[in-house]
Amino acid sequence: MLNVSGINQYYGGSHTLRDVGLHVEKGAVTCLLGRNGVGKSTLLKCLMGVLPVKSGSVELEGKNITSLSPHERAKSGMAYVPQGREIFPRLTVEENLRMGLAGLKGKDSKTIPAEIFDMFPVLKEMMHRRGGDLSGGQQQQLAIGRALAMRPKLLILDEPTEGIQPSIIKDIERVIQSLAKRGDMGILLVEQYYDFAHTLADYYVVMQRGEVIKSGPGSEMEAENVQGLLAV
Ligand SMILES: Nc1ncnc2c1ncn2[C@@H]1O[C@H](COP(=O)(O)OP(=O)(O)OP(=O)(O)O)[C@@H](O)[C@H]1O
Repeated sequence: MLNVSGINQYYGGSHTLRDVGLHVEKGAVTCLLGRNGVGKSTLLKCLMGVLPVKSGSVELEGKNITSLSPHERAKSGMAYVPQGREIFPRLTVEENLRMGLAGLKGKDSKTIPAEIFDMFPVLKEMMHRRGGDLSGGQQQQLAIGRALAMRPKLLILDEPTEGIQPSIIKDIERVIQSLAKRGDMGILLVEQYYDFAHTLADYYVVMQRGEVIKSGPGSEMEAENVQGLLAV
């Protein structure tokens, strides 16, 4: 459902992404792995249109969206949970979730989907607390909840386990699994934590120095020694 091909991106004179391509299927998790600084977050920003690309194309469900603004991409069904979460600390949990409804129309724009509270019950308990008062793990759940409020076709997550306690990592793992199983959404997950990626990946993609060097089904990650490619 997402087809990315030939992406080249530069920060000034530095060639950060080199002919990067990947696919994300509906009802599946694609995990993008790689050491620090190989260009994973940069690629996600290019996919969302936050950063311009020099060349290459991004297609969502057969439609070329390479020239769309971030806002238009979000409206087309792409939701992005950035690294570091970026929730609104001074707004309440409810207000943060309502931000996810902003681009929707009609009834959908008024109601936070109940399933978000089924997935993350803590958000219901903390509905009227300020986002900034939540723990890091709760903020991550809020950021994912806000992205899901958009009822996306494609969910893009940048290192959702970073700096988060193990019990919440398990909750997030279960949620991602159940979203993939539902079958109506594609999930692109950038992750450094190998075990989490290995558990979730239907497909994996490994980047090194701005290039894709390996990809395949998640079931082959072990045989292909993907973990070894990530070790510093
Ligand atoms: N705004 C920027 N201006 C210039 N260079 C940048 C900028 N952002 C990132 N870079 C550089 O681009 C390269 C890729 O960074 P990027 O953040 O995409 O890597 P990453 O794989 O996501 O790593 P991490 O896991 O640390 O976020 C790095 O060398 C980084 O220093």
